[in-house]
Amino acid sequence: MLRFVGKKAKNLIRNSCVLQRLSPFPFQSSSAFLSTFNNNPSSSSDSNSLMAHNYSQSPVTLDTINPKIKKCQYAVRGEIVTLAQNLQQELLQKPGSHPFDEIIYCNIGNPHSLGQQPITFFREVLALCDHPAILDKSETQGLFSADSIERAFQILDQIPSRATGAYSHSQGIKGLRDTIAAGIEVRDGFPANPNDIFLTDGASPAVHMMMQLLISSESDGIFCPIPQYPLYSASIALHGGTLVRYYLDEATGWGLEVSELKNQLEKARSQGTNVRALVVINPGNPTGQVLSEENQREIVEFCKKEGLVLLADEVYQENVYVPDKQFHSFKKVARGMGYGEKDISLVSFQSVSKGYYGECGKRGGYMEVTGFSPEIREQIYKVASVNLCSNISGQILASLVMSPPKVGDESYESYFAEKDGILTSMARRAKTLEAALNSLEGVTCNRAEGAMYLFPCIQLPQKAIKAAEAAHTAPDAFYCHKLLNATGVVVVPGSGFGQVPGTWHFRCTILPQEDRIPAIVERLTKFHKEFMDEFRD
Ligand SMILES: Cc1ncc(COP(=O)(O)O)c(C=O)c1O
Repeated sequence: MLRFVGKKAKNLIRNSCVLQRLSPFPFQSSSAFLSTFNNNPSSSSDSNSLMAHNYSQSPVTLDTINPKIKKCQYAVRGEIVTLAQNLQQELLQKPGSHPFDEIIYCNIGNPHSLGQQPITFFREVLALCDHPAILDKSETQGLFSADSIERAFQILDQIPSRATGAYSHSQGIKGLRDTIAAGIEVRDGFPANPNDIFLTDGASPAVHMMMQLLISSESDGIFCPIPQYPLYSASIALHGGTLVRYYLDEATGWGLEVSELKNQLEKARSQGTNVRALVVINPGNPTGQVLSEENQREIVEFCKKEGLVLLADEVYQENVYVPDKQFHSFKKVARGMGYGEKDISLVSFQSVSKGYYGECGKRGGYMEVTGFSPEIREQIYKVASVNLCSNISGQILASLVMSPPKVGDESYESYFAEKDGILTSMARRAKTLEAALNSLEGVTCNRAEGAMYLFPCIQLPQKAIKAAEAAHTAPDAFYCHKLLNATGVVVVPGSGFGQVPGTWHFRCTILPQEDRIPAIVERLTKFHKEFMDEFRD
């Protein structure tokens, strides 16, 4: 089981000149780490060094590329996932070569990859829009619901030439933005303007666009929660800004304290950082908390007082699992406080990748941009237009998730059953995994009130921390790699999201299908016991 302390791994550690010591920067990891932990002698480091040799005369080297790219880290798809993919390959080539027969990817919020089924209504409309020739065929009536056929006709009527293969307006098709604005209005009880909506290929490009707008140099800071979803740290690094941390309080269920915001803002300003925006992820990733409305009001007030743009990541708005919490959009909260368009600059990000739909591969989403002057909006539009437009299926899907079937529509009952089945199952999975994690020695796990993850804290024994140091890696990464090698379960070390120094975590999704959960719990429990038996102080 302890393959990574084998002779080859030790030599790799000794010989590698790119190995870093445990970095004080919480998002950094060792670039030689993968090879250290990899079981496959022919993969990774050997072939990498060969490639480095062959390309030594290349006009592009690590020393000549944009340093911002080298600085950027994205742990969710980091080295541990590459290692998992290598193990999967090995299992295919040599069944029985590992103590498990499959890799279970709990590293990323990608529901369909773990067997979640798409919502029928959404897929019917997408299929019909993409192949309108079948709309008038008699067989179509038997295969598709009446409301999906009607919706496809409506959508196609909004698309010039009815062509889903054509570029659209750079903000997205106007009729779809009208539908989304109407959906926001139903959700919030306050009007939304279709001209404020920018349809994007998922929330990620929208976040990049805002970072590009706000960051001119290293002296521009973006306030981010720690732990955070590493899209933010990565995007800030790519655009050359400064990540200004505020810590969520694990002891109060990952609470967001305004006193912490004030302290950190003061500190950043005293160091000459011009803090431009506050990122809030609600429900939280990786932490799973759902903010109370009162807390949201304090945050709005703070942003207004301090002149910060509020970047509200609301992609998990449909993923709330506890009866005592409810999702409220920041726009609804701000408007409820009497703050209008001119009072606060607010961007809300939404995505088709999350919720009960989980259509990550369709790359759809939007940002609702409010409280910016027409000149700034024009600049945002210009940036959007450089990419021409987002993909049309993603645009259609974004309109559908904000305007699903309604009571009385032919699809409503089956749509509701599918949605409810997915969300109630996610809630059960979250509870089962949370209970299992809390039963492990030295592990505490806050409840997942929302989103798709658990983020347990592991009290690692000193002996394990020392062993991690000897392997030149962060202790939580050491734990996660051992877990992967022993069980095939892929989770992400907390150091990829940031954490209070000296604490160790990992992120595990709640997304494997329900019949897989008992096996995961069993593997995890067995592994953890063996790990503690080996390293207990
Ligand atoms: C908090 C958060 N924001 C944004 C995204 C990006 O999602 P996408 O680009 O797929 O819409 C994710 C993906 O996991 C996320 O967790």
